[in-house]
Amino acid sequence: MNIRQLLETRVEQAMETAGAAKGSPAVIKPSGRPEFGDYQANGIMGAAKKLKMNPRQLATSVLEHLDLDGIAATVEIAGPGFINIHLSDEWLSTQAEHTLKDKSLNIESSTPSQTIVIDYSGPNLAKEMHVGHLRSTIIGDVVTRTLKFLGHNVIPQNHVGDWGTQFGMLLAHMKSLMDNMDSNDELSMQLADLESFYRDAKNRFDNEEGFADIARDYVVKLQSGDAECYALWQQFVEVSLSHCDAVYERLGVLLTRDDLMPESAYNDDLPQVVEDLKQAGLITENDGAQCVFLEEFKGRDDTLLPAIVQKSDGGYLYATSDLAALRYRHNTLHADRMLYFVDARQSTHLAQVYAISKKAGFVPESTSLEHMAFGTMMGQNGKPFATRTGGTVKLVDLLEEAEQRAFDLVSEKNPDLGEAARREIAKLVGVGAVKYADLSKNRTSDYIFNWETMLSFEGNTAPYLQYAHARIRSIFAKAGDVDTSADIAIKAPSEHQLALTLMRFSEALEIVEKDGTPNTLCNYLFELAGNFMTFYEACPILKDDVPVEDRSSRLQLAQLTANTLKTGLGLLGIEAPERM
Ligand SMILES: NC(=[NH2+])NCCC[C@H](N)C(=O)O
Repeated sequence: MNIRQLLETRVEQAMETAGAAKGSPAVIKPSGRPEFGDYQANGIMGAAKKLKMNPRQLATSVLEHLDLDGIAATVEIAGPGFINIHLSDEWLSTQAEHTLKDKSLNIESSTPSQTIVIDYSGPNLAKEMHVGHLRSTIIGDVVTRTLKFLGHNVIPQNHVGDWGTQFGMLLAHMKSLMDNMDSNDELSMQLADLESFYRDAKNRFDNEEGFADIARDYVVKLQSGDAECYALWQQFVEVSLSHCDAVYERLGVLLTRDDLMPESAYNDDLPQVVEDLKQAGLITENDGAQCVFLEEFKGRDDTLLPAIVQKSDGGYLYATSDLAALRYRHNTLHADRMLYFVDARQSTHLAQVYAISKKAGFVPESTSLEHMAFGTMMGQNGKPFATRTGGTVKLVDLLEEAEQRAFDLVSEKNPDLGEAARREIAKLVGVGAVKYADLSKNRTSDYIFNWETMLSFEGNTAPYLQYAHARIRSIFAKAGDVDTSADIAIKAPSEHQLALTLMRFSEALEIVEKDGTPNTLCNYLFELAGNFMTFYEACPILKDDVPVEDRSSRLQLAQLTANTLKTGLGLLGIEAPERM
């Protein structure tokens, strides 16, 4: 049980004994200011209202029954009926000691352990991976790592777009190039830059006489399983996937080929999906297309918004594969929760497929379907992030630049380190900075990409946290022999605050688990690093005049801080170098 949960249990017991309705929530929150204690219970007012009782009177009665012996130093009533709880130094010391010794960081596995499908990354293979997929990939990665860490059975699903009409155009272009080539190398060269390959194909599609017909013919052939066409498609997809692999590797995310569950995988199931929707009475034909109209989806003019599942030419759509995927994730993967890390602009699409899948009984009511939406990454000009000419920024180039900038920075800070070591550190700092800049923002809002702030050693950035960690490690490098079984004895307010924050790691993870918000973890780590800096200033460790017990105790707190920072950064998919 973390501290919040422990206080919640105790306060709720007391509330019940004091006469509050069973199940009245204690609403335990960390206090905003130290003078209000470490935590406050805000639930008394609500419970009193239900009882038609004076809240301060109820609070007084709750205090009489509240058993926090040995846990809290003082507990008091404040304002209209808040209860402020000041934890005792001794108790915090013991908690911190346990946490260090059992290496748990005070984290317990969540109960019950759930099966959680996480749909993230999902690039379209027809094109180069772009920044929108960066967001999905890294945010999804953090939530995957965190849920695994908390003991859930996590099943990543990389729903890549490898199917659809664009492939007709690409394959037609590819085939005609191959027919005019002497070797396969030339083709590989063309495919090395998927962005321009796509542009060339599109150009021919729009302008070249007869090309569009060939392209359409390829779509039909592909969908009917024509062997030659299929082989061509496979070759294209393989090249595109290897580009993704390179990006994943560079980003240091967990995704592998095993997590691929592309749109094409659902192809054979699509006719059945439409058939089952018909059986469920959900299909309406509209202009020859098979559509589902649901009451809750209305357009601007109040007309119902269709979800099209089959076009008039018989082709299936994005929504159809998503419905098939939902069913698969329930029937075969047995998901309790399905989390979709997908651009906010697809929220209507997802809301529609969620609603349809429940109405059609593809997924039971009890399965939680959650769109973890994210906003757009913007350039300095306030428009969606792009190259100067308005093109897509290749992720590989972006990461390359990050590394170079980090290298300059590390060299400036640490000129004595050998070049190889600086390169190594720059890699971790560069990619860490790009990831952290994104992860630390509230995922639902748009944000502006800015090299200077993300690579700064001050403020809520990856380099700051990595540096804080390296700095603690350097204390240990200088400290010599350390008594790893020493007692922790909290005395100073800054020690109290640091220990308290250390014990609150699991509270931050609890929120990531529920809401899929990596920024909660970022903010927590930032606060922790800040608390450490304050502590280190007020409570020196290595100075000569520090008594031995104080030195040992403080080293233990430093150790716990380093462990927590490293683990936290690890959950963010960011490495913490030993020195910087
Ligand atoms: N199940 C899903 N629809 N996942 C999201 C896939 C993202 C899609 N390929 C895109 O680039 O927009």
